Amino acid sequence: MELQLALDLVNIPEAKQIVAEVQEHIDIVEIGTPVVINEGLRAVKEIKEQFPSLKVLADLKVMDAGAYEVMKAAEAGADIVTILGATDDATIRGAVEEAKKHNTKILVDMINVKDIETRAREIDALGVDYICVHTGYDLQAEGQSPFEQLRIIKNVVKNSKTAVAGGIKLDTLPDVVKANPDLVIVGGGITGQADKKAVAAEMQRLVAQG
Ligand SMILES: O=C([C@H](O)CO)[C@H](O)[C@H](O)COP(=O)(O)O
Repeated sequence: MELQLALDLVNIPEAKQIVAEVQEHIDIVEIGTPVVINEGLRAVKEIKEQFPSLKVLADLKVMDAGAYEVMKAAEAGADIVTILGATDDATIRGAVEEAKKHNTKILVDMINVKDIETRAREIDALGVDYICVHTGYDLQAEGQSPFEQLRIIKNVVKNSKTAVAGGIKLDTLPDVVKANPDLVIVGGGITGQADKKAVAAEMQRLVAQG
């Protein structure tokens, strides 16, 4: 089980500062969608250059032009690129094909997919590397969480790795670990804490038990 730090509400210098603080306790750094929107793929490039031993995920949430978007993210140094599960199979196939050329991985984000079970089965057959259940900020604010969806994909996904994101904190992490995803994604649960290093270290310890 791996731990991914999601960086969303920061600029590039702030992102570098946080990664420097917690780098020994995480496996993957996510350059979040808001960071890519604000800073461009330069954020992926600069983080990869400064922290070459960490994997970098570009959270592009691609909905169209899968091959092209993956190519650009891979050129910037991304190890993993996100595609939306709600898009069409052609976009996902194009992304998977392009990713193979660059030794890049594809994570499909199931945010706002209505029938998670059916779509997860379909996407699992397309050769993607990860299928991720995800409750976004706006539904987190309405009290929703991704934990039930994680149990659903754990039952149907046979080929891809499973991942979970959306409001995971230190106190909810033990239950997430029990569900045994391959990848746990944490943003505010680390970045919003006063002692980020201590929280990341404790999360790393819990994830290692999974
Ligand atoms: O993908 C995310 C969100 O859509 C904003 O871009 C977050 O990285 C993801 O939800 C993890 O962050 P937390 O919910 O703060 O743990």
